[in-house]
Amino acid sequence: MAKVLVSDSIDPVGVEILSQVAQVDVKTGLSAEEIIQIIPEYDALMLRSSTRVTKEIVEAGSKLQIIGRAGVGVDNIDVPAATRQGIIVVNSPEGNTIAAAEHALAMMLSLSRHIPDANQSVKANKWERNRFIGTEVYKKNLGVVGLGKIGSHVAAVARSLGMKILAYDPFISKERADQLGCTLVDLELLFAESDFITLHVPKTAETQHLIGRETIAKMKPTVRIINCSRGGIIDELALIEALESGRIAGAALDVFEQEPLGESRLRELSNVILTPHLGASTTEAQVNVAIDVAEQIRDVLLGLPARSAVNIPGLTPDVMEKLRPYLQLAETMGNLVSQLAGGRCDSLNVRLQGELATKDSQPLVIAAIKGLLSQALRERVNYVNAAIEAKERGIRVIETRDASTRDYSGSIHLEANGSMGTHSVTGALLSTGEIRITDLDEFPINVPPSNHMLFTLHQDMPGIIGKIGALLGSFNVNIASMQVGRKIIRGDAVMALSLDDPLPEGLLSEITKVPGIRDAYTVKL
Ligand SMILES: NC(=O)C1=CN([C@@H]2O[C@H](COP(=O)(O)OP(=O)(O)OC[C@H]3O[C@@H](n4cnc5c(N)ncnc54)[C@H](O)[C@@H]3O)[C@@H](O)[C@H]2O)C=CC1
Ligand SMILES: O=C(O)C(=O)COP(=O)(O)O
Repeated sequence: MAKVLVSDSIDPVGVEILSQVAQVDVKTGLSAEEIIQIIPEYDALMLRSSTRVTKEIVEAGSKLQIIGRAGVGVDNIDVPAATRQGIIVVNSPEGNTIAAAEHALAMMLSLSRHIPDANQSVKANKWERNRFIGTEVYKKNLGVVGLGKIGSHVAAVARSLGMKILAYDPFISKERADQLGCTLVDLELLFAESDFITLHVPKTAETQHLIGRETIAKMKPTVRIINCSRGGIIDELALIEALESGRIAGAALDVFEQEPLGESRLRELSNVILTPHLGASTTEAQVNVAIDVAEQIRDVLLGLPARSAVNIPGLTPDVMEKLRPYLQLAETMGNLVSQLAGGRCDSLNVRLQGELATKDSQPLVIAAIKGLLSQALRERVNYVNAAIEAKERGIRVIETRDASTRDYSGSIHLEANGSMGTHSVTGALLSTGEIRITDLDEFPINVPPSNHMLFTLHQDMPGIIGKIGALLGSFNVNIASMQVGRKIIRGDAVMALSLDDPLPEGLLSEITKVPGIRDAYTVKL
């Protein structure tokens, strides 16, 4: 039975789902060393933001198939290391959107009305009505940095509070911003005009210290900053200085450069509200993310695709349904062309034809690469690491799409250049779903792939087919099917034979000695 390690606390519903297919061990609070010790036993790892999945943990996880983040941000996982090792990383892109957005809004209103301090004051038997004069958010400018799922929901609610929304997100169109009732602006303007600024971007090299000394200098002295996205997007030291000097009015932070927050001057500041990374901590969100991620882990352990993988192309069920039969075709063609071209391929041209000439068909390119590398890497190559393995081996992959078709609604043409020269194959599917090799080195043929195959390039002349048949017969090799393809009479031709038995040692060189045979290849599919 498969084993799953759950290393952060998740809703029990997640454990229930995982238990359908695996032994589940919930062990929270482990150190990196402890995880490295036990991870080799596990097929899957499920976590939230407390576990840091380092390269060392990934590399120790020799059986790991999937790492599931029960939440959005995967910045605590070394995704490139997982990808290199062929481990799928999944998250729950929407399960905690509302929770995080509501937390940011709660932070904004708490800041503007001094709720936490006022609460403390009353509990300390005081009645300080004059100390806690607030500001209204009505008609104020809210700067939303990152207009994705959480940012959009924050914007929608804030608009209903009567706020004007200035949004910055270089990946969002003006049309989308208009739809959301937001004014898309550049960062300079957002910093200069906002009364409140709320951050909803992922942590990347570009967003690291997006708010720092220089950017704070551009803000209004009355600005209040809310960060419920990731620690490190704000330079904490610069923020502390600005708060201490009164350069800005306040800040509300749910996330920190170091978590848990260690010793920090932030704790001493009165114009700051701090929460311990609670954005996703609602009952509803925790149920959502636990179900979402546990189901994906369960599916992957059962050999099914994951719906929210961050390191393989995302596919809607509709697209997946259409592509599924073609994935095997692409992989078989990749495997075939790699054996014809020989080892050390330096380029692979993938042409997706007919109904496959759409942008959704990217997984077929990955499948073709997986097939190409399968001879060299065997089960080490999968859909996750195929592209990166090809890149690291210096294989240039060129994709083209051609919507025109000849005989089949969709076909895949591959051309590879390797140590045995440049070779090409085309494959298509019959209406029954069976694979046909329809083209070999530009010669038309029509053969099903089989375990043992023999291909020849020869001169089209009387008697040559009989000679090959006789030679195979003399070595007791049974021919299952045979096809000849040629472009012109008595010109060059190819022969494709499906064999019931592997070619015995030495037979291939005998075949190449037959007069008229220019080249011969054996292939195992
Ligand atoms: N505090 C908490 O407990 C939680 C925090 N989060 C964090 O909130 C953040 C946002 O999450 P979602 O809205 O779900 O993600 P999302 O992917 O839907 O939205 C992120 C947006 O940021 C934009 N973006 C990327 N780089 C940018 C840049 N350099 N400048 C401006 N915009 C940029 C993207 O175009 C996208 O629209 C993530 O960092 C996530 O980890 C999410 C859930 C809970
Ligand atoms: O989903 C996210 O990105 C979060 O930050 C939530 O973190 P958590 O799962 O509550 O540790």
